[in-house]
Amino acid sequence: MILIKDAFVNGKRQDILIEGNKIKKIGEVKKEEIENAEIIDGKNKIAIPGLINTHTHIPMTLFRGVADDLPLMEWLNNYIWPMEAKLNEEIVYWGTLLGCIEMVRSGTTTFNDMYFFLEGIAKAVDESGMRAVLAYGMIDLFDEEKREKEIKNAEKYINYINSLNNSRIMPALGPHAPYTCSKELLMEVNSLAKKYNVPIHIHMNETLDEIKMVKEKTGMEPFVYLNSFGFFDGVRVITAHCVHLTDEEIKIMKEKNINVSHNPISNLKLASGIAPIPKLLNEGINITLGTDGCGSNNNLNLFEEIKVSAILHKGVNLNPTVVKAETAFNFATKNGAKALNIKAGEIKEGYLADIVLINLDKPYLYPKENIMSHLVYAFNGFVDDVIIDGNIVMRDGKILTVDEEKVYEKAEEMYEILRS
Ligand SMILES: C[C@H]1O[C@@H](n2cnc3c(N)ncnc32)[C@H](O)[C@@H]1O
Ligand SMILES: [Zn+2]
Repeated sequence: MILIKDAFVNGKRQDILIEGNKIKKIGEVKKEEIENAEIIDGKNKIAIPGLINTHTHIPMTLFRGVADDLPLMEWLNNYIWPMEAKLNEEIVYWGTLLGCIEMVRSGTTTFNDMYFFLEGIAKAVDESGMRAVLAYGMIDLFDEEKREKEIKNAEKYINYINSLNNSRIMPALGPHAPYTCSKELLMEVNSLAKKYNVPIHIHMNETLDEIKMVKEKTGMEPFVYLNSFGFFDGVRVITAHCVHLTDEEIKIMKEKNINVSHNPISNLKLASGIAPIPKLLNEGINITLGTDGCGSNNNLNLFEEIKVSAILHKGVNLNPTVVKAETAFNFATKNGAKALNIKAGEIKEGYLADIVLINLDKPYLYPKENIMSHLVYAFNGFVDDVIIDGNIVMRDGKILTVDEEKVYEKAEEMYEILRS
């Protein structure tokens, strides 16, 4: 049991009582209601829901700074994919631990990942105490033999993750993108998603190049093409990027209840473009936030995505009223929880106890009045305490679940292997 006393939460000072992995009570908690509880003095702290990063390739922390200032296809083909050929479970394990440290320190408690060697990722997630949805990144490059292998791997990983019986670690299907996956693979993914009742996580409409490729091959834009064979039917889908969309595609996204993972910083850094977020918001489409991998961001600080998503669209639309502070904050909390179908993203009784505490004694959080505004437009993302699934993962800036020094040392070692 954990009692957070007198924190600033949901607009006022109140207690938060945590029992097991859930929020038991918000309000005034009496002495008789608690038994051998760990008490956290929340007097000078803000309590917010843990942030939810809906698009990452978490082991790519080890690719940070490796290939900057390049367009996506050159970046992928000439740098990233050749380096990824050297990956193994151990490298992925340490890269994931580095990512978990970075996410916990910047207030992220859940992430939605698409990568490889998921045993290594899952082991690191379990040890770190984080919550994650993990998908094996499927790429068949339209080759039948590769397709069979990818489908076998995807099913293997769904069963592997389910066998862990860890409520913090959930499986998903991750067909990389319409320009790297055949129609047969995508159709198989839709049926596997229904068979295993797992979500689909896919890159969509990130660059004009890929849309041109898909259009040349199929005569249709990506969302129209996938919809033509029922890819979105009867499944929950999280589509990363969604930068270049026609009205017809937006109509499909609305009809099929697509969840968008908006990755503004990655889209800017790779010069992919700027997603039409205000337009998607007007259609009632669920917008969430992702960082993408550290090779194209280059960090995992979701507070930066919150701020950029709130100001970028004001600038490009010459309209300061679009994407208000609370809207942007909901991208990274409530909306992310909805997309991943987890009872989190808000501090409410009965919800998962994924809570972040931020000490107010920081110059950029004064005057202490306009907290929501500060969290979106002023805060730099360094949080103080993190509770995930009712466990204290970081306390007063000290991570309790991982040996940080060891991770930094191993990260350097793994990086040398990747670069050799
Ligand atoms: C899961 C696969 O996705 C690749 N990957 C990483 N970042 C991006 C991006 N912005 N767009 C497309 N693919 C990406 C990884 O490098 C891996 O090969
Ligand atoms: Zn990505």
